[in-house]
Order: sequence, then structure tokens, then C-alpha cells
Amino acid sequence: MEKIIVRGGKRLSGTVKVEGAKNAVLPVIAATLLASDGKSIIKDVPTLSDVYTINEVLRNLNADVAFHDNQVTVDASRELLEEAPFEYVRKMRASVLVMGSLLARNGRARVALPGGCAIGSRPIDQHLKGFEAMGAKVKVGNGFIDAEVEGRLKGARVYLDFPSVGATENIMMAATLAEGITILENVAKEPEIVDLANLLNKMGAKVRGAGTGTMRIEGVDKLYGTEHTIIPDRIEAGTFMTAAALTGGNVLVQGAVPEHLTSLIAKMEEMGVKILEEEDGLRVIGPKTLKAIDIKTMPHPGFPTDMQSQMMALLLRAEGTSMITETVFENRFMHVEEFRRMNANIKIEGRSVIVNGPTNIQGAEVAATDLRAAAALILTGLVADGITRVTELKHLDRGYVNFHGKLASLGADVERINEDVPAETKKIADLNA
Ligand SMILES: CC(=O)N[C@H]1[C@@H](OP(=O)(O)OP(=O)(O)OC[C@H]2O[C@@H](n3ccc(=O)[nH]c3=O)[C@H](O)[C@@H]2O)O[C@H](CO)[C@@H](O)[C@@H]1O
Ligand SMILES: C=C(OP(=O)(O)O)C(=O)O
Repeated sequence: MEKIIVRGGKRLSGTVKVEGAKNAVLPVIAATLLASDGKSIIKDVPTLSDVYTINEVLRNLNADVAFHDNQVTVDASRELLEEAPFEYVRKMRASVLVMGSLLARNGRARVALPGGCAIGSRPIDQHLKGFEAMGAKVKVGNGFIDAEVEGRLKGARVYLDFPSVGATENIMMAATLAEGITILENVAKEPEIVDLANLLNKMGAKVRGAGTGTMRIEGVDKLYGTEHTIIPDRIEAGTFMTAAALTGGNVLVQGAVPEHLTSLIAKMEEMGVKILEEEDGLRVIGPKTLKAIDIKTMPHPGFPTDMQSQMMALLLRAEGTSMITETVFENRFMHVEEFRRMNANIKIEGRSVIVNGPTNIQGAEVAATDLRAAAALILTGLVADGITRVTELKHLDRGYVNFHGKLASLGADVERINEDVPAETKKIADLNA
């Protein structure tokens, strides 16, 4: 079994560079299916397991996909197939993002119904409501969603009940090739939505209003391959910012975009963390003592749910009582039990968690429950007494490239090991290396 081993007590310092954003690259790669003419070249693509999964989904749909040197090249000019099977959707829910492109290009899409996951039930009713408003007939049965439209999708007015990131993206992609104008209301405003709109417009689409609550998309007849560079990952940046603050360190997070991180910067400053804008990123200087604060996760520009568990790690070390309220996912507190194993004084009350700090954190064996929890537990290990072992690293690999290596380059005592390899075999392998 693979584990990350952390020996606590080191102060982080130096520079760390963030990768391209996972949550931007997945919809962007799904959108390349819309180009019936020319190749799409996507740059600054992180080497994450989720990227390999979405690439496989596209190959399965008959697109040519190459991935090397952080660049994905997609040729989707051949006729596309229509099915994204459960084997991919189970690994990664974002596989459903091919649905909008497939419906728009093919008039048909068949995607395995995603199940619940460790952070909530995560239905996709808002995605389907958008497709139906555009004239698609949607059927759910035998574990699949089948959507079909006669002729082209038709522009429509769609109001989302909640500003869902995925629904906004899926409906945006579908609307680019629809006949007429689509008005999308109460949409998500995340930076990743703006990145997707920028890509679509470079492909020849007419998307206006991305980053605001209402979008207007005028359908066009055809879209073309283009070149696009993915925005930096604000959640990876935020994770390293938290690591610096937690260890009382001084770290330059290169590539962090302050405008993408306003809520996190505000909350960390409230805790007493010093954050300085530099030319190529954000410098984070951790204080001797951290102040307790309250946090409520919200859609962007509110505090991101994807930073909730890392901030919980930081609040364990704050003096006083903090409250974290999760409003985006109904079950994103699975990491609380793992923090308790590390001596945290923490309790769940409905959709909130009460943290009484500062905790004298103790190293323990803990299991990651989702990708952000994986990062948060490793961060907590950085300030624990003794050794922390974090398992279930498949979650970490969905969202972080070489996380332990980057922390080690900042001075952390952290390594990744595979305990299934018997010592003797390892010795022989080392001798032969
Ligand atoms: C690949 C990707 O970009 N993932 C991000 C995306 O996920 P994702 O796109 O799945 O998140 P959504 O914004 O869609 O989900 C937010 C909430 O809306 C609910 N909902 C969503 C769609 C729907 O049709 N019906 C419905 O009820 C969900 O169950 C959840 O409670 O945004 C989340 C919220 O910022 C982030 O945590 C994820 O990291
Ligand atoms: C929840 C996340 O991702 P996904 O939507 O891909 O599960 C995340 O990135 O924290």
C-alpha cells in the first residue's frame, strides 16, 4: 500500500510553482470535442490521474488524444461515438462533462449515471434540465443517461436553481452549437468558467458574460481547433498557502493569481497570516500564533469548498473556537474523524464544524477520504508531534502533482513509500537501478 510519511516540525521556506488547474482542464478537454475541424492544443496541463481519465473518455469517443510535456493535443474531427461508460464516470464524475459537447455535435449522448461520492450525493438534474430546455429528450435507465435531439439543439432561457459549476459548463458547451441564443441565468462565476468561455470563443463560439451571473451564448454552425493555456490552479495554490501559514513559514507560491483567491486571502489575513503580492505570485508568511475565525463555503466568489479541509487543518492550530459551515456539499466532513485521530478537539453540528484550538496535534495513521482531505491530512502532519502516515493516495493523485516532492523542496520531512514491496525485493531493485 502506498503511503505518505510525514515527520512534523519543519518550517517551510522557498518557492513552489503551481500547475494548471484541474478544474479548468477537465471541461476544456471535454470542450475540444466540439471542434469538428482542426486540432486543439492545450498547454500547462497537469499530469493528474483525472487528466488521464478524461483523455481516455475522449479516446473512447473516437477522438485522437496525445499527452506529453504538459500538453494535450486533441483531434476530434472524425465522427464521434456517443458513450461514456461507467468505468470512467466511476473514477471521475467530471466525465459527465462530455455530455454537452456530444449532444451539440452528435445529437446524441449516452453517459453512465454518476453515483454519490464521499462528499455528497451530487445529482446532475440541473445539467439535464438545461439540455431538455434546449430540446433534448433525456431518459434515465439501466444506470445510463440517454439524451437525444432531433436536428440541432435550440437556444433557450435556462435558470439554474443553484450556480452549479458542472451544469454551467455542460450547458455552455451544448449552447455553443445550438440554433439561436441561449440565456443562462444564476450561473457559476468561478475562474474556471471564464477559462472555458475563453477557450470556446477562441474556437469560434460566441459566449458573453462568463464570470457574471448571466451568460448569453449565440449558437454558431461549427467550431474549430485552437491553442489554449490553462489558468493556474487556485486550489493547489491555496493548499500551499495554507502549508506555509501552518508551519510559520515563508513561501512564495508562484503562479497564484490574487484575483482568484480573494476570499482565501481575506480569511487567512483575518487569522493573522501575512500575504504579499509579488510579481509572479503570492508570498505567505505564517505568524507565531493564529487567530480563530468562522468560515462559510459558498459558490465563487465566496469561500471555496475545495479549500475547506485545508483551512480546517489551519484552524486546528488557531487560538480559540472556530466554526466552519459547509453550504455547497452536504457531506464534506469525512476528514473530521481522521483529524480526531490526530488529537483534534472538533465536533460536527449539522452542516457546521466547531474547532477548539490550538490543538497539540499528534502523528497517527490516517486515511484520505477525498482529494482535498488527502492534502489537508498531509499538511496537518507537518505540525504534528511524531510521524503521520496518510493512506488512500489515489485521491491525492486526482488533484495534486508530486505533492510530497513539492513539500520536500520547501524543507518538509515527507516521503512517499510503497509498503507492499518486500524489503529484499526493494534492495535488489535498488542494486539494479
Ligand atoms: C471538476 C470540477 O470542476 N469540480 C468542482 C465542481 O464540481 P461540480 O461541478 O460537481 O459541483 P457543482 O457546482 O455542480 O455542485 C455544487 C452543489 O450543487 C449540487 N448540484 C449540482 C448539479 C446539479 O445538477 N444538481 C445539484 O444539486 C451538488 O450536489 C452540490 O451540492 O465544483 C465544485 C463546487 O465548487 C467543486 O467542489 C469541484 O471541485
Ligand atoms: C471535489 C473536487 O473535485 P471533483 O468535482 O472532480 O470530485 C475537488 O477538486 O476538490
